Amino acid sequence: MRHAHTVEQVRAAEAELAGQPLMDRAVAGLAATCARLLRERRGRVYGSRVLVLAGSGDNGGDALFAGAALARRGAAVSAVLLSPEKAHRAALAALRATGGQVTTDQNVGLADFARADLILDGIVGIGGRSGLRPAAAPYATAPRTGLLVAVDLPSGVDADTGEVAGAALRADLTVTFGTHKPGLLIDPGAGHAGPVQLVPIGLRPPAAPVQALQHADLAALLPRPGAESDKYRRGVLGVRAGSERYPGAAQLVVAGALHGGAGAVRYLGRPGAEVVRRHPEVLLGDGRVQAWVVGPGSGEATVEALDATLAAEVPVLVDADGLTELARRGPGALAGRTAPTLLTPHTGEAARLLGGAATAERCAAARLRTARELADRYGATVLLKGSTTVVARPDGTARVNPTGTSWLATAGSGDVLAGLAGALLAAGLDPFDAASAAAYLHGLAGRLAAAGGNRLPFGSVHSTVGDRGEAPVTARQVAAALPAAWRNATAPQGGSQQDAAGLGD
Ligand SMILES: NC(=O)C1=CN([C@@H]2O[C@H](COP(=O)(O)OP(=O)(O)OC[C@H]3O[C@@H](n4cnc5c(N)ncnc54)[C@H](OP(=O)(O)O)[C@@H]3O)[C@@H](O)[C@H]2O)[C@@H](O)CC1
Ligand SMILES: Nc1ncnc2c1ncn2[C@@H]1O[C@H](COP(=O)(O)OP(=O)(O)O)[C@@H](O)[C@H]1O
Ligand SMILES: [K+]
Repeated sequence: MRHAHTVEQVRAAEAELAGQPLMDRAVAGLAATCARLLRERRGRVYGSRVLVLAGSGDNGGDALFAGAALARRGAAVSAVLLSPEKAHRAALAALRATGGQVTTDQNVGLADFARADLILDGIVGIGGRSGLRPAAAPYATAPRTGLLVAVDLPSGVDADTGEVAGAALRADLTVTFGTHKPGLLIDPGAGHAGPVQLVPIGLRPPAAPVQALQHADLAALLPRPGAESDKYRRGVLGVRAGSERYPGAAQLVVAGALHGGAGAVRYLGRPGAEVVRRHPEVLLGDGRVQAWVVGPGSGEATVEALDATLAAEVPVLVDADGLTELARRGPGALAGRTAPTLLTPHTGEAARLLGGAATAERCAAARLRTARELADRYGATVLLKGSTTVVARPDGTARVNPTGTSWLATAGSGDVLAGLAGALLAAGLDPFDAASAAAYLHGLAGRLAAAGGNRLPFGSVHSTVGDRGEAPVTARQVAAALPAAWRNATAPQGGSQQDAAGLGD
């Protein structure tokens, strides 16, 4: 499991330990990574051009100390100070002692920025507030040819949420200290961070409010039939989705559920005959189920379907048309529920559920806040879909999904996710686990489908754009790739597969 902590938690954990040794460990890890990158890019550190962007605090101090370490190995290091009167004195002295050049002229800084082999972004770290200041803003868009390494986090990204007010630096790699920060894992911040490397410095923070599953966590969560299992014990999922107008949604929910491990799927809806023609495994008509999926493409049948499922004393996943109807009814509609409810909105549906001034764009810009607010208001677990999928519980704990590809932004792929998450609910997983496991598996299936027979490329799994070597996928292909994703995640050699998928730490 990856754990991400808030700035407040990091500060408290830091206060329990002495300061300088922490900074020394941080700087050693940062300098080692920069040296490795320079060797990979230029063959050696000696003679490389390195630029340090240094702000007013310890983040700038880390960057300047790392610059000094690289200068001692023969790199030509220069630093531009963004708050000259407040720059970290000891670190600045260390850089000067190695012969490093220091400037306060932003025009010189921008010229160095354009030609450096490696840039260290030490403008601001966890002390940052409300976006980049004017002196730093040009570096967010200035042209460069070298690699940019963010120190602790990309300047301009909110550490606790991933929100970006205005501009932020865009890194090729982020070296973060002690623990992950939520903002490194959630878009738009995650998109600015690139792959994240964690340097342990001995912090002992409390339980993490934000987590990200990894392969081993998924393998532990996914249900496996035992010797005594039968289809009922594995979980029967009831599906009220699809309509005469949208028969495809029913097919895709059912495909997600069947490939996602449901013991059986019971379908209640108009296009029943068509569903059975495509999926002969499906049962039709009333009967016992362990969970419901309601809403995808349910069109004119939505009101009746929502009434029936919300009255049931089993977990219910509400998606798509079901969410639009729920938004009309408001949070009170879930007040009488005796079993858990899982809501799976995209940002447009989230805005509808929140009402007021909420828009899809605002929800996308503040994913963690949106998922938490919805979970709190509706007293339900919420899976907010999109470039970073966030799952939140009413108590505010959250999981962010590290798998996926933007090729998943294709009609019907959300229906497949609903069926898959429903199957995991029916198997007995609690909604938080069912939702986060489903998002992970769905993202992995999307990547496997997009990669075709190719090995998944190494690198960030967090894709706001499809990786090179990936091709478009259809929702049906995503459903069909679920068993391969399941095998990939649970195979004994999961670790190496994980590396191949770029899912490691
Ligand atoms: N925690 C740990 O365990 C360890 C932490 N370590 C490192 O320390 C870093 C945190 O250092 P920090 O506390 O000095 O804060 P930091 O981010 O450098 O900001 C400083 C000042 O910047 C200013 N400022 C504010 N907003 C701004 C903006 N938008 N744009 C520009 N400037 C802005 C504001 O000062 P102001 O100008 O308002 O007076 C603020 O006080 C952390 O990220 C990590 O790198 C490691 O060394 C090892 C262990
Ligand atoms: N930019 C993106 N990057 C990664 N995944 C995405 C992106 N956009 C959408 N997705 C995923 O694709 C799926 C789309 O679901 P949804 O919006 O409900 O579409 P539909 O209703 O057509 O099925 C979700 O799982 C979502 O997380
Ligand atoms: K930074």
